[in-house]
Amino acid sequence: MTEDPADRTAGDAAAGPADAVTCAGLVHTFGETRAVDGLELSVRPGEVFGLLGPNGAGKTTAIRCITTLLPVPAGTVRVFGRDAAQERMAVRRLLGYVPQQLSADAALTGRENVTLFARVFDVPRRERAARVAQALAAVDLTEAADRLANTYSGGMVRRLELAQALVSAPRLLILDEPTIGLDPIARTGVWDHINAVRAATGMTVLVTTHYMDEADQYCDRVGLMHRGRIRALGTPAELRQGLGERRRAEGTGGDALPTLEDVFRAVAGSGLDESSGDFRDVRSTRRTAHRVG
Ligand SMILES: Nc1ncnc2c1ncn2[C@@H]1O[C@H](COP(=O)(O)OP(=O)(O)OP(=O)(O)O)[C@@H](O)[C@H]1O
Repeated sequence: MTEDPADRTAGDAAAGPADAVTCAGLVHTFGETRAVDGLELSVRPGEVFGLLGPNGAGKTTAIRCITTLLPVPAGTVRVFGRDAAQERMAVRRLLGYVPQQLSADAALTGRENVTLFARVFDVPRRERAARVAQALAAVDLTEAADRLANTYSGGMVRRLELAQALVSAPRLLILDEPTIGLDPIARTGVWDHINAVRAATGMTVLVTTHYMDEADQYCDRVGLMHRGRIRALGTPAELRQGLGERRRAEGTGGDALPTLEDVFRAVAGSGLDESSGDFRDVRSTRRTAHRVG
């Protein structure tokens, strides 16, 4: 990990149209704020890719460009080779998206919520009931399917949102902070269900998270994002070992293997504290508390 991260990500982004997601030179600004600033990103088919970073790094903005919910003012975004700016509907049909904000209706049952998504995503009418039941079963909500969502726990709401995203059988599942605000058992439950569906279908997963331990455990590769760009990329083990080797060479590290958070701090340097950011995400935790309340 001693090479310039920008070179490395640029090289990977050039990997080709077979990628599940390719962002090349993606820029998105809000007024003076360059939320995404020349993002180079390549997600390979079938992998779980974690986009990590502190508040304001640009993760949600990048994801919203990939899902076509925000325009792509500069650069290109492709999903399985389809251009997000030119072929929005084709891209939307390929993906399932679980946003940070609540996407389930508390006044409907679990089954009604998932059925609504099945209709929106044009699941054929005669397959709909079976596909809804299958999606609910995949996240272990069969028994609770006919209860109102406002009786669900936070973990169940998250699993319901997962079922909503899965009912269209997407090739790419995008999750924005899927486990924020959940207790450790509920977090594990959400990941177990994501992994089970992925193993059964081979779908690609792109996830943002503040939880470095989760990224370490569940992501095949991670991109550490800071100020609108990927600053380091690799498997969690590669990133940790790379920093460990650098520290040993410099004589600055002890024997302990660095954590992913250590890697991030090494990559982002002093700019991390100055820009807001820590990984303990107060704002997002509050947002989630509102979501399920
Ligand atoms: N709709 C908006 N209007 C103005 N500025 C915005 C808007 N959305 C995001 N920003 C700004 O763009 C930058 C990137 O925000 P973004 O939400 O993409 O970051 P993030 O990495 O997802 O952070 P968080 O973890 O807090 O969600 C921040 O400075 C944010 O304040």
